[in-house]
Amino acid sequence: MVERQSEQADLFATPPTPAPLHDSQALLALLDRWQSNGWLRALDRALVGLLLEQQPEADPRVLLAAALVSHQLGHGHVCLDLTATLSEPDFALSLPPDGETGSDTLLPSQVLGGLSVADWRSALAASALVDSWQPAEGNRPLVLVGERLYLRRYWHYERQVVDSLGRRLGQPLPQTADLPARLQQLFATSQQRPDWQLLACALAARGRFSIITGGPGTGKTTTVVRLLGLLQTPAVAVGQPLRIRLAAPTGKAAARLTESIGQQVGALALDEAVKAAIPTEVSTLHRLLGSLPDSRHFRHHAGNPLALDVLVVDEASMIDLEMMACLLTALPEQARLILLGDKDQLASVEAGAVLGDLCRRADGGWYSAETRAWLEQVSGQSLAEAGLLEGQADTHALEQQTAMLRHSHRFGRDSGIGELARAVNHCDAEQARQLLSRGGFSDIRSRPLKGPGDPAFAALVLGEGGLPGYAGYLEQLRQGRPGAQVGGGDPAWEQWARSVLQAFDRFQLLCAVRKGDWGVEAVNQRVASLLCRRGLLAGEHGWYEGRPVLVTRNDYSLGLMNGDIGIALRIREPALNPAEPEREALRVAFPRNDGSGGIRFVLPSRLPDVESVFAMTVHKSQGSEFAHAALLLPPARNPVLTKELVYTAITRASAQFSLLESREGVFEEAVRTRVRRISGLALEPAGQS
Ligand SMILES: Nc1ncnc2c1ncn2[C@@H]1O[C@H](COP(=O)(O)OP(=O)(O)OP(=O)(O)O)[C@@H](O)[C@H]1O
Repeated sequence: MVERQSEQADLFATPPTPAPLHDSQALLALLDRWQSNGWLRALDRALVGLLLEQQPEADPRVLLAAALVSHQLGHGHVCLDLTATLSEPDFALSLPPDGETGSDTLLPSQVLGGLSVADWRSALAASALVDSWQPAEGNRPLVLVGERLYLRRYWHYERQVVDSLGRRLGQPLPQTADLPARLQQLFATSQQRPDWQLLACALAARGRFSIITGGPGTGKTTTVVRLLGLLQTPAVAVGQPLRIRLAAPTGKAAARLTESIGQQVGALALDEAVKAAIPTEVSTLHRLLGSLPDSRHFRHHAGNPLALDVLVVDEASMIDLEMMACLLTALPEQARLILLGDKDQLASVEAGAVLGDLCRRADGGWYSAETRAWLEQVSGQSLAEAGLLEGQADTHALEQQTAMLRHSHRFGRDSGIGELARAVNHCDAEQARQLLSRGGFSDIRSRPLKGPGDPAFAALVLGEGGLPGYAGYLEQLRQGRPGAQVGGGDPAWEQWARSVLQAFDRFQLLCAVRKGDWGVEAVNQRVASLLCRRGLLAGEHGWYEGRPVLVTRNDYSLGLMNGDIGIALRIREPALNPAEPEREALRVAFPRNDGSGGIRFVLPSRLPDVESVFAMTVHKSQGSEFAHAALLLPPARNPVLTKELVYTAITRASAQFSLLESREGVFEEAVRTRVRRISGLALEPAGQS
């Protein structure tokens, strides 16, 4: 009986608080284990070491929070949200990562289980490592704002963005009386009512900052080209053309925009002199700002601002917080900044979801009565039936300069891709499933996969039933190869390489995660083995002809950008001296990405930062488009499986989309989950943000 009582007493006793929250050494041991498991980065662990050196008596709860802020940055979150972390620790921290099932290591939920938000907050506020009061005046490494903990650098970036955009929004530009007439001229053939492209131009013309957001094919490029015509016409007339620059976050996105902007400028109904003053070349943001080797600083900054009057940045959903802060710092106060992008796409891999945060309320419009009246007056169109919500100029300052394009000119109601993208964007999993399973559209389909060896996977990868697959580019590689009589240096080699790269662009497998059976790493290997077994590739390890690779780090000496795709090809090269015969060598062919259509051939040994790209993550695919995109969803629940991820994958497809499901229900779960990027970016009246 006595024994039973003591057993019961034990059952009801408060469990002891896990040691890592009491003892720094125990915490360090735990962090070391997490690091060796691959749960934390060396960087996250090193930060704790540095803080302990600075403050040997530091509270372990503060040190753990610091490691987690750093860990969250690696997952795209600008800060650590204490409440979100404590309410579902393992999920909020994505630990164990990528669907691993755990190990004998303590899980975050076990470590944080007994901690309350109030206690954690108090420990942080009391720490000499944390500024929680007037952080702008302090210099401690961590900053606590409400329940959000930041590394100081990221808190500073966020303030820079909020302050800079706030200043720009506070300086509307005077408008000329002929604006309505000039808008009418540019949109003479307009059919839509209201025409959001026209309204977007009007809003952007009146401010130093504006956002034009819209889904695929809603006419963002078309709109911005007309806007540039609108701005440049009076400037050219007085002999002072505006200095306009166009940029995009990646080389691939820049190349796509260079191509489409070139076509659209030619079609503008404006004077040749105005058209000639609209640039068509798009550079990457890194190039625009002037990257410095081995540094996160740029040549252009507040002390050496960019020499321009108008800057347009496309694919703005891919801009991370640090880049946005650097861009705004380098932008002259008088210059106009126009961001273009699809707010519903995934954010950049780096920390911050700037466009998504800035467009949080774009669907509702939220124009003030003055903005609305002004828009109706300059456009001659009524907004009464547009279903907009009414905002206030001061509480919705950003919304007064934001336009959302609402009509897709590429994907109409008869397009399965368009309908599926819309359903997914609305988190409507049932509708999305119906669209996929009803078979009413020939451009979308889903395939259940029983396991890694499922023949349905192999069939899709090769290219079943007339759908583009990887067999296509390999066939082009074999059949288009210049004959034995074609000498090294002959343009035929470049033409062939271009055609192989174009054929490769017709299909892409997209993965949600990197690890596991359905992650990028395993799928890349599986596809290489499959193509090798079928005799389509001569190898599957190391360098072999036909290997497609993705550049994973900018290399300025080679002119290659993170995200560029090349293919290893055996080409004939001119002999180094005339006495020697020409030789064949394996080179990696990359498009020049400057609109010229040129190819550069690079020695494989000069490419340390590349990986095979039979599969790529959805994140990496942003800014690219493929005739056929296939999304592979892994079975395990994972915070990266969100509707934004699925939407981004679907909208990479220009003609065909396939969904590959490794578990029933995983698609629905993803579509019902919204991305959570933790940040404090909000342009609210002073004092609220
Ligand atoms: N007002 C319009 N009327 C008719 N066609 C249009 C209109 N606006 C755009 N288009 C056409 O729709 C297509 C997509 O336009 P555009 O490339 O400008 O869209 P986008 O939003 O930039 O697309 P992306 O998804 O590639 O970013 C183009 O073929 C373009 O010519």
